[in-house]
Amino acid sequence: MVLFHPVTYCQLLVLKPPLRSLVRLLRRLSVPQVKKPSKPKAAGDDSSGRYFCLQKNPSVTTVNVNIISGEVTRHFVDFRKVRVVGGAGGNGALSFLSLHSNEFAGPDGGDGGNGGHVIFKVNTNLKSLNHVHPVTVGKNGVRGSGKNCHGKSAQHTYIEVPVGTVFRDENGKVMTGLDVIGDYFVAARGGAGGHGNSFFASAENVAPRIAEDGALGEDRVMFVELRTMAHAGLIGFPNAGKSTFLRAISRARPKVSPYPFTTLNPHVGMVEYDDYVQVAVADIPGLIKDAHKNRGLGFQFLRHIERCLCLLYVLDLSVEEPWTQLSDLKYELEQYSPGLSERPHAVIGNKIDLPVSKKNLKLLQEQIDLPIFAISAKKGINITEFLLHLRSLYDKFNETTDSKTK
Ligand SMILES: Nc1nc2c(ncn2[C@@H]2O[C@H](COP(=O)(O)OP(=O)(O)OP(=O)(O)O)[C@@H](O)[C@H]2O)c(=O)[nH]1
Ligand SMILES: [Mg+2]
Repeated sequence: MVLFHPVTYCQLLVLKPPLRSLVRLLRRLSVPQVKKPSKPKAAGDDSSGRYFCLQKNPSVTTVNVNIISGEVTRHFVDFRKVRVVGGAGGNGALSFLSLHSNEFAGPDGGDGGNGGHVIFKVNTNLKSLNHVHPVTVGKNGVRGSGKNCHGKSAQHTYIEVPVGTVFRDENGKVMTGLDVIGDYFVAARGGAGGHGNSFFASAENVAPRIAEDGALGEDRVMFVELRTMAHAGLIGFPNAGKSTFLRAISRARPKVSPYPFTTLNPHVGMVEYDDYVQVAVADIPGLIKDAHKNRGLGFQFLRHIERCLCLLYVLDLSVEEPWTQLSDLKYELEQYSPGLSERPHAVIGNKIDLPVSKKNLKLLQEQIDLPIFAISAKKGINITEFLLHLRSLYDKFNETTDSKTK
């Protein structure tokens, strides 16, 4: 005896509206609810309504959206995974000439043209890898045709990149770097064009029925990386006053604000001395504890520090125990690349104009052995003294590199 007739889901659908709501209820109970993807976390916003959408994947452009004006600013990309494919060669033609007076005039299939290479080339006007597409395919060669017409070879495809671009293979091994104007790198070669059947004609085989297909181009995946090159890099916690300092010593104009992570990209300023020597100083986005584990703005900027010849640690003297900043910064650099923190360096104690800073400076001098340049980037105190020291660091570096090359 059947006590219970289970009502199937399909049957319920055709039932009256009140029952449909019962079905919805049943479905809600049985089917796990799929959460809508949450919005990307905002790393901060300011009074102007700016909203930062910081993306951890360094290959994606960081985008700032101003909610009030609706402006979208694309910032520079310094790392890309790209696939480059050379163009395929054109196929050779299989053709036989037939003339009015000579029906079997012989093979006349032309060769195919070569495929184009994909070439990276330096352009000094560029500063980022924004425009580099994830996949670039070279142009194909034109196929050969009858009457011994050879196909046209394809033109090469050029991708322009800034000076200081480094290429790594899939295993992270450096393949090459483009550091000088005029440098180029053939990343993927185009395939050779195939021979037409006239190429194979010989005394033994006067009517060859073979023609080659064009070869495929090289297909490679590689990492393109931009490393800011500067003589000195400003390294410090957010809000230490790095950007204010760069503004004070050069014509660079990085944004200054009283909130952390104002600087999202490195800025390079040139310090000019009376004898026309120029020293490049890079303002590198603020580091925080565990930056090497991709915290804060992540370790992508530690890469830029690697390409700075000397390091300028900028400490905020207005916060308690400023020496912990120095040890934390050195620790982060060491974790990223052992020995990096020991590059020629100087310690700058900023915000000396604030009353609490003088007390902290004394404590800092007791804690660390290194000479400390107590400055105020905002008020312009002791800047000249520091610039003289920077020049001596630069000269020392030049002397050692000169003696090594001799
Ligand atoms: N009193 C005083 N304030 C300063 C000095 N230098 C910088 N500031 C202030 O400190 C705040 C942060 O300055 P920034 O130059 O943006 O700091 P930053 O190190 O570049 O910060 P991030 O870009 O976030 O890493 C701003 O409000 C500056 O006006 C200084 O010498 N004295
Ligand atoms: Mg800054």
